[in-house]
Amino acid sequence: MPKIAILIYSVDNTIAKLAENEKKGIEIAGGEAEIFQVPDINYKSDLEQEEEGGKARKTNADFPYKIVTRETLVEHDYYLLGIPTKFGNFPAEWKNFWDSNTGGLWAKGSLHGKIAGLFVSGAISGKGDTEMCIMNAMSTLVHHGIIYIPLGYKNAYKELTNIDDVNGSCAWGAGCVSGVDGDRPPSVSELKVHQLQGKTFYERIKDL
Ligand SMILES: Cc1cc2nc3c(=O)[nH]c(=O)nc-3n(C[C@H](O)[C@H](O)[C@H](O)COP(=O)(O)O)c2cc1C
Repeated sequence: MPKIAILIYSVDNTIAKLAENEKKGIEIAGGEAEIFQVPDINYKSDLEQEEEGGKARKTNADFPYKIVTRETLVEHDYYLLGIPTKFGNFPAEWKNFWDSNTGGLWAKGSLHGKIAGLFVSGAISGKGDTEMCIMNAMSTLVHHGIIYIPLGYKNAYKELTNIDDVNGSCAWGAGCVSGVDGDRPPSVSELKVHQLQGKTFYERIKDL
């Protein structure tokens, strides 16, 4: 059975919730996946500095997932990357992980031909930030020769074309709008699209 690693970074829990639903979708389709988290970078956010005693920033220790290492990347052939958008790009923690762990893998072509899909979250909807985030993240995948599988419209057409409710998903990958304070929980429709992405991804790779 293909080994799928769901690689995430989450502070306010949105991406972690979405990852659990991607995993559920894979399992519904008969597959298996494990969630790993990208290591923290030890810094205080500007919000924490401004609001000492305010909302505590979550760290890796607040989540039950193993930390992703270069061995995780080598041992798995399939990845789903869950990325919280920062200024239309992936956060420093993601960049730090790839930059400090994968130069040697890049030089040897160790990840060439592996396959990945992406899912995202962002505070606001309809500004293109999360799509930009996926496109920017793809530069890293392309340099490693990792093949990208989009969500597309086929299996999530109903949810992606519904304009009665906010849904952060798009053809590039399932998504979620978490609100400017990060406290909007994923909607039923958004969670459904994450499950559909997990299912669609697994069905695409299972016979490769
Ligand atoms: C410094 C910073 C920059 C951000 N930039 C964006 C952005 O460009 N677009 C957006 O929609 N959300 C942006 N956000 C919001 C996060 O993407 C959003 O809160 C995300 O859902 C957090 O995921 P998490 O709950 O898993 O930590 C930003 C948040 C921070 C702290």
